Amino acid sequence: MNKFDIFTNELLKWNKVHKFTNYKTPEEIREQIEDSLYPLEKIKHYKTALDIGTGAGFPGLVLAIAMPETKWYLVEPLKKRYSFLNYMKIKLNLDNVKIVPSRLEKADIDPVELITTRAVMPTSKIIEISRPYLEKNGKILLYKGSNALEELKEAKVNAEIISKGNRNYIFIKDI
Ligand SMILES: C[S@@+](CC[C@H](N)C(=O)[O-])C[C@H]1O[C@@H](n2cnc3c(N)ncnc32)[C@H](O)[C@@H]1O
Repeated sequence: MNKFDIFTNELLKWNKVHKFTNYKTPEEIREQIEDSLYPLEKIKHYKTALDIGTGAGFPGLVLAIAMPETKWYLVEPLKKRYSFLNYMKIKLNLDNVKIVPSRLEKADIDPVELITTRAVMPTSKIIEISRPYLEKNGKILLYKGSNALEELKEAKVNAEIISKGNRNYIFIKDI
């Protein structure tokens, strides 16, 4: 069984008991894994990365599995969720992963080259709280829905956008 299949099985099992995500079938989880991995080619060269609000593993844990050479910080304040992430780190031998059990604003992490996040907060807020944690030429990758353009305008930043259906993958630099 590959690591993504093990992750899927464990998430289904844990969620039956702890109910911390809406994804309840293998198909739904597979869709989230595919969504998480879609921008992989554009980011796989980064050596340090941080995911804000990883929840049940998307996109941070999935990307960390796919990028074993990259040091990943998965920042998640909710106990049920960070306990699951810690369990998966051990179960899958993810030596490149550190689970940070707090809100990003309170986290003690040195600046990284890449920050990712999906479904956590509006773009302008993400940019504001990311600043202290991003290296000078670092990038932010946002997984956004159809409101992406409006949010970018409000945040007044330039970005490269890759669209797939309703999903917009947004790459921001120079924040
Ligand atoms: C709607 S869930 C999304 C989870 C996952 N990223 C996904 O797309 O399935 C939002 C997550 O962000 C976390 N969160 C909210 N505010 C946060 C903050 N300031 N720093 C880090 N995580 C935060 C919550 O605990 C929650 O698990």
